[in-house]
Amino acid sequence: MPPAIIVEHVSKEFILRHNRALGLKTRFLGLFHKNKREKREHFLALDDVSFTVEQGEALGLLGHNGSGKSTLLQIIAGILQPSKGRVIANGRVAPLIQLGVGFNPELTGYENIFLNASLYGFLNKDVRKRVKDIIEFSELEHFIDTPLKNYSSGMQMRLGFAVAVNLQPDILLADEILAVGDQAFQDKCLDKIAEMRSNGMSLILVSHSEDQVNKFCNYYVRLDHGVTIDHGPIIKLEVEKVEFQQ
Ligand SMILES: Nc1ncnc2c1ncn2[C@@H]1O[C@H](COP(=O)(O)OP(=O)(O)OP(=O)(O)O)[C@@H](O)[C@H]1O
Repeated sequence: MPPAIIVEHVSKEFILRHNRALGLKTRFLGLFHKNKREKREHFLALDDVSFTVEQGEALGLLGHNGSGKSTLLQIIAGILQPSKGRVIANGRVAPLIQLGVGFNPELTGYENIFLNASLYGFLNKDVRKRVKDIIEFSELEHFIDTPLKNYSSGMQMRLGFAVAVNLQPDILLADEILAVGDQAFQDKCLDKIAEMRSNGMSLILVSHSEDQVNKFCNYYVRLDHGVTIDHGPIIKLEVEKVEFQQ
């Protein structure tokens, strides 16, 4: 079986624009000399990152703020293009990346289910078969005909998660997914991810919680300033039950 995801020598360069605060006089002159104070800097957010996720495996992406985790996940999801290198995905990828990505705020929750699923490559007839399960999982029955712009961030997260997991993806990309939402829904999501993992789904999980990565993942990659500084298997320690004698 081919690997689920191959990340080959991926680099990503952004152009940072620095705009200095302008004084009144300069601001006035600036009307005639636009962008005179803008400085551009090339910034390497990812530098030659490579790894493979085998079918049914789960990889945890770790690293400090700004180390490049979300950028890498967006490249794997096809939302961003790498500046160098390439990503190969074998199977249907469901990205749970940022709130609102893949949704239209003007459309209702119901309409957004179809929009979002079409981005994952599902046909409307396939989605119709699953739409009841999606709505039920999201627990948003009463709001499903309301425009998404009136949803709270937690409600949007529920809908995004419900679509992604009920379409049975081969590979789930999850970026700090559980940062929003109440405890009961978070637990339901974690149970669902565990169930999907036991059914062979591959996973790339970005998390600041080492516990979460230890629980769900077999391997980890740690990034620092866009470079892989550490990687390896996650050894699950079986904690023996200790009986205390009174
Ligand atoms: N569109 C962009 N334009 C310019 N710089 C960007 C862009 N997106 C990300 N960056 C920069 O790339 C670096 C990596 O950002 P990224 O969001 O991937 O980090 P992260 O590891 O996911 O951080 P966090 O843990 O805070 O979510 C940061 O320095 C960020 O400022």
